[in-house]
Amino acid sequence: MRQIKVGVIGFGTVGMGTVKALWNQKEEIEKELGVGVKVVKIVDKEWMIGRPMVVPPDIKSSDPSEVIDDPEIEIVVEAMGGIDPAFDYVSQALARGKTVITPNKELIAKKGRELFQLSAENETDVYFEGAVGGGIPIIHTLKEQLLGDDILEVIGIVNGTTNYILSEMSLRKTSFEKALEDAKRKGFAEPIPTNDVEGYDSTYKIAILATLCFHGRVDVEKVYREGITRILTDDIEYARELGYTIKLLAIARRIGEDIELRVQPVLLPLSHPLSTVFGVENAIYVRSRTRDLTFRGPGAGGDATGSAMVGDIIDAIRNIKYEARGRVGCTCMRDLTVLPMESLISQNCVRVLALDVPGVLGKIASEFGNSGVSLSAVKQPVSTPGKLTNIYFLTHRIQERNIQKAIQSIQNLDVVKDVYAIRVEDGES
Ligand SMILES: NC(=O)c1ccc[n+]([C@@H]2O[C@H](COP(=O)([O-])OP(=O)(O)OC[C@H]3O[C@@H](n4cnc5c(N)ncnc54)[C@H](O)[C@@H]3O)[C@@H](O)[C@H]2O)c1
Ligand SMILES: N[C@@H](CCO)C(=O)O
Ligand code: NA
Repeated sequence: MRQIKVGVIGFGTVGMGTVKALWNQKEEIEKELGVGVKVVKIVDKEWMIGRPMVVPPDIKSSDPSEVIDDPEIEIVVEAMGGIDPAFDYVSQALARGKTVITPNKELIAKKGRELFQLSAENETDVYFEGAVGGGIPIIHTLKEQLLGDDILEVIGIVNGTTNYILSEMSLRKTSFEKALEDAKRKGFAEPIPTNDVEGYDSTYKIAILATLCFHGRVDVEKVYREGITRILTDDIEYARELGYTIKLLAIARRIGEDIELRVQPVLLPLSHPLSTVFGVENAIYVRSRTRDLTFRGPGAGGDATGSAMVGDIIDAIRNIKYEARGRVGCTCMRDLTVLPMESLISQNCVRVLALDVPGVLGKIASEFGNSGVSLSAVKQPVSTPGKLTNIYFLTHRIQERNIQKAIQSIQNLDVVKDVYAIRVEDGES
């Protein structure tokens, strides 16, 4: 039986999950494909750190060239994360005609163009099912099954760490810091967790989804981004009173030939299907001219992502076996223009931290009015005369540029310490 050799670079949460899933499924895969599959080298730069997995010493290495330059290794798993040196390693592997499997959304979002060009030139493939929605088979679905569909929008909860944090804050009143610590311990968080909580990870994922859904490249720098670090448990409480929950959504919506593209915490109606996605679970909602689809499942973690990576390995083995490498190339044909945020229209929930003194509400309300923003509700959860207190204002639907103008002028009031706005997501722009 022919043996396909696999090399792994990066043996952390996902690297281990992938090798574990491959070893677990090895017999089944070999029986199914009629091809042997063997992990022959695992490279990591920090073997000193203990791992919950035993690896034969002869396949351990700290030298990536033992994978990249080994002509017998046909499939390279890159699971180290980041751009530098992952981009170089992946480029070198592709240049040598190897198939690359990676869960690295930053790499695909920022360097996809170069990598797909390189894989096309070398008639090989780059697979990245683990990069979006962890264990949810969304990439394969969009690239193959939905390729012919006319997709209008894709909305996702695509970061497990932030969804876990918001869920813990909402369901158990856990503090932000404690929930983040839990997410790190469980292996959901990125090597640099700022990438999760400040929304960067979601921008990479929505750039990838938009590229696949709208068949055009998206410049990841153009994705509007807000993280969840300013959300308070009180915000979630007030949102619930109004019939909403707070979720970090990644949204890509086609408007004419252009797209709306943003990552931000939003007030989402409790009746919306994504409002009941809790913890590390992710969900991706796709609306096309012919159908509405929701994909839901574990968005992070070694086991779920490892399984997705093994799905890619199986596809890669088939391509190699039937000499069909290069089969799943890039599906983007043009560059997409991203609309400026100022033109978007929505309701907003604005939290104002102000001194609780006579006339404060009037002063703030006038500034909303002066900026052309009309209000639909006001709430002051605790009243502590003379002290700083949070007051919530719910606006009617209005253009983003008016909201920004109102925020600016409210911020300038001497009784105001801080202003923060959360958009209401109602499915319209
Ligand atoms: N953790 C998840 O649930 C998850 C899910 C989907 C995708 N991802 C992506 O998977 C990738 C890896 O994430 P992770 O959570 O497994 O991270 P991790 O920190 O657990 O593992 C990364 C491993 O790579 C090693 N490494 C880093 N730089 C290296 C280098 N230059 N040479 C050799 N080894 C190196 C580290 O020592 C570490 O063992 C990232 O791109 C991440 O975005 C993670
Ligand atoms: N850190 C990421 C891993 C999965 O891509 C998350 O929390 O969703
Ligand atoms: Na996936």
